Amino acid sequence: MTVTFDDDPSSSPSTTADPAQSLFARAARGERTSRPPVWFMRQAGRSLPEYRRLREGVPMLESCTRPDMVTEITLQPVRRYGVDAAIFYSDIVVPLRAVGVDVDVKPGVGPVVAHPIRTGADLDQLRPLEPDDVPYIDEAVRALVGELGPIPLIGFAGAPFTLASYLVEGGPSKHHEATKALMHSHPDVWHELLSRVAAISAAFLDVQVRAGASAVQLFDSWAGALSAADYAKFVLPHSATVLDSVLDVPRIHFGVGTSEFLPLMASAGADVVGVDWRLPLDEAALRVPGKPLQGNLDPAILGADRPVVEREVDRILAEGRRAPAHIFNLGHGVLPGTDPDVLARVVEQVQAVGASEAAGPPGSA
Ligand SMILES: Cc1c2[nH]c(c1CCC(=O)O)Cc1[nH]c(c(CCC(=O)O)c1C)Cc1[nH]c(c(CCC(=O)O)c1C)Cc1[nH]c(c(C)c1CCC(=O)O)C2
Repeated sequence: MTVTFDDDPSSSPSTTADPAQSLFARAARGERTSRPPVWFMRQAGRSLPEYRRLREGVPMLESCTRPDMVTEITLQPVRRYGVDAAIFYSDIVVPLRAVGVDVDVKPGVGPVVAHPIRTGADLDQLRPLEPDDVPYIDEAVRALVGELGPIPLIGFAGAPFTLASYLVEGGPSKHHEATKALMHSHPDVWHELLSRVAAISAAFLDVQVRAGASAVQLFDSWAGALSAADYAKFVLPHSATVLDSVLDVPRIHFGVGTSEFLPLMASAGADVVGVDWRLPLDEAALRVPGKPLQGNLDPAILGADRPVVEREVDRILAEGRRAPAHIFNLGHGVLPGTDPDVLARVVEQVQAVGASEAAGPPGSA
């Protein structure tokens, strides 16, 4: 089986056959590259008609256990956009389900947990994850690494806080009140919960890295609900456990609404700090000096008029130059209603940077 790409993969995403030497991997290691590599969180998924067609009649979490589907869905945005990295198609709750947690992903809602964890006894739902629990992950990553050739595959896991929030609340939550109540009223149960979830996420990443993923991203999507002090005390040590466990590949640590404690996110053991759209990258570069940054186009702005999107991309490219290295991305995931052609134009605009610089000094920087 071979994949055909709309764009020549040897010219756009990388110039070498080794994904560890790709533009993305070099930027993730902190090298200044001729242009920022570009990929998008949630680049696979409902914004793509080819995804919706393939997923018809197959529940989300079932699709994640079918290596043929995982491979195809992961490759779809790579083919369509010529992005510089693929992100593994799965979900943060896949390893929870694999250890027996009764969790499902409800369309339009998100993860829903049948028996929320509120007491020490509820922790019995969380046993360690063994590689044999997720043979389909190993198989899909290996297939993808073969198909992708020089293009790096990013593996991922949910960070302990974000996963714990779903487990404690029983589903998506605006205010995370049950989570915060548990954290503060029963810190012993909280820390045991986060240790168990951290071990599960670490094991999930380990399967992906051993199967050939070139980098990993830890998603702490809801950490922005916390104060810096609570993050430092109740969450950071557990996220650090996950990041410290990763063998020899760059680690991206991403949160939403975490600008106020970006240095803590960096200190948890990230090689690259993901930044949402609230904080300009030049300001982020001052907050986490020396760290490569990833981000940070507001996904909602992709719906604005074309000149607005172009101006925003230029602004982010310029601000990203203040970091030692910049990986262009959105500030959070692609929204389901996003027009794929808009994303295609963003990729073109970012990938044109190197070309115009090679031809002469940039006019707009
Ligand atoms: C919080 C979170 C989840 N899952 C994830 C996060 C962290 C990233 C973030 O903050 O966006 C991570 C995730 N989920 C998915 C990916 C795939 C890779 C990619 O980024 O392209 C990744 C990296 C596929 C998915 N995960 C999900 C979909 C949509 C499923 C569908 O087709 O209905 C996809 C493609 C489902 C899901 N799973 C989750 C949510 C909130 C949802 C959306 C629910 C909805 O609005 O329908 C939990």
